[in-house]
Amino acid sequence: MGFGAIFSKLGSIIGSIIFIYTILEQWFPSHLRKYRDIFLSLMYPFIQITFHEFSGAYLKRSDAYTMIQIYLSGNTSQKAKRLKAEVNKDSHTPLVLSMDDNEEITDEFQGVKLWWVSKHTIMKSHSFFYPPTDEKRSLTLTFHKRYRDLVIGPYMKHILNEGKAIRVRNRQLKLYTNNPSSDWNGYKSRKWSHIVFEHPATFETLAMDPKKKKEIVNDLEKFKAGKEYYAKIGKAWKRGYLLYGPPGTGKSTMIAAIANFMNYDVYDLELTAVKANTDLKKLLIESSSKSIIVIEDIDCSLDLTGQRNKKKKEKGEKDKAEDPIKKAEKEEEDKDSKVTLSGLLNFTDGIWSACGGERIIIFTTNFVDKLDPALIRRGRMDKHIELSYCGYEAFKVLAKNYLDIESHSLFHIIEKLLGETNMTPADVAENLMPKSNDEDSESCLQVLIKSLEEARKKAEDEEMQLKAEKMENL
Ligand SMILES: Nc1ncnc2c1ncn2[C@@H]1O[C@H](COP(=O)(O)OP(=O)(O)OP(=O)(O)O)[C@@H](O)[C@H]1O
Ligand SMILES: [Mg+2]
Repeated sequence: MGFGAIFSKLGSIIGSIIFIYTILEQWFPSHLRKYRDIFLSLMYPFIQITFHEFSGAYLKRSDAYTMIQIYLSGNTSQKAKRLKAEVNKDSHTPLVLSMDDNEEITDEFQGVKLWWVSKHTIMKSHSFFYPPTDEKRSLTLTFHKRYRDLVIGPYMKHILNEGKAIRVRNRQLKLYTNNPSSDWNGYKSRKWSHIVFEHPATFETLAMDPKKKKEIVNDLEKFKAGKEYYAKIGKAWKRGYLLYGPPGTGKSTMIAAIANFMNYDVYDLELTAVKANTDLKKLLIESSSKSIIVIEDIDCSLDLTGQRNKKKKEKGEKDKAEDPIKKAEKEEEDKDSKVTLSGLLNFTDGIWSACGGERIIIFTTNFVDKLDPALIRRGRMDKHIELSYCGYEAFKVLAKNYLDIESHSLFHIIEKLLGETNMTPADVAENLMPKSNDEDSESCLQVLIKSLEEARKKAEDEEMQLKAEKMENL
């Protein structure tokens, strides 16, 4: 039996003595009471602090417990004799070792010895709503009362800082998606599901004008280091980005690059799976800080464009009112989607949006003009970033990524052609990609030139046809 366990046994024996003593106390003369205290503190000069795994009204996993567990996992492999091994997909180190249940280790801080014991109890529950058995885990720290201030102050701070640092070191980004609101009922049901986020995009590989890229990187860096600044100006620590531009210009790629650059998790919010505005709030609360909340193709996700679609709907509703089957369909439709523009505005900007902090909200769209101005006004979407057709600077980044070349005699032809026609970075990239081992960089550049010439010709033909049609109409 280890020291910590002996102390905790001793603690419970002393506890029993106190209990009996308290009962008998009334028959003791009062002048003897102070001897009792001296006697007890001589018998058991140790303090114990217990950290439970779950705490709070909503049985939320305790942050302190998590941090201590991570800290101890870092120390245990050298110190503990009985270890527990888990395969952790979310960590860089696939095998995570931690102290086994009811195991004990000794830690040392500034020359002071401390004992940690991990406890695991299984309780039987009589509640109808909870599972019949309930597991409880806790970590108990034992130390001499002489070191009370050192342990409660510097030692605890040291553990929390170390725990955080180990977590950042081992962290793998996660990509979350929301489960349909209709699946949220039931014990242990989750609002978000996740996988490990492994997109390789970075700002180095992102093809866009270097000046614009630098501006975005600076903005993100400023945001990351802005905790005090945001507190000072009295603003929630969050930032909104609107990414807009034609398909294939790198909006989704930029989100991945931002996630990798900031080391933030990504919450890909599928609005069509959210039933009501209140569910949006619940999703927000269940997302962590240091994260990016993404709503892709916001113009398609919801009827946010107001009047035009409403009128169309009203006409349909009249038809449906007469037909009982259609009436039921309409009721189902109404039930399915109750997220409104104001709900979304509240989500991005309301009082709840500040919970957690250090959060980026990104909307993407192909049609920026279709969006309600209220949704994208500054303050909600602080930075509007246009991703457009491939320019020469963006092409050079792609040539470096795909062909590993920084200059070539064909570059000036490509520069001229890119100025004369619109081609998305996705198309340029596809042309540059070697399709067999025989293709070298020159042949890939030739393929791109041919494709650009064809695109230019097509655009010219279309323009001619348009002109001809106009002339005919005159
Ligand atoms: N600016 C870019 N830099 C690097 N690669 C790009 C860029 N734009 C597009 N690509 C390439 O093209 C593919 C499609 O790009 P992406 O999915 O980011 O486009 P998108 O703007 O999100 O399109 P959509 O509007 O259809 O969602 C990516 O896999 C990427 O390889
Ligand atoms: Mg996209």
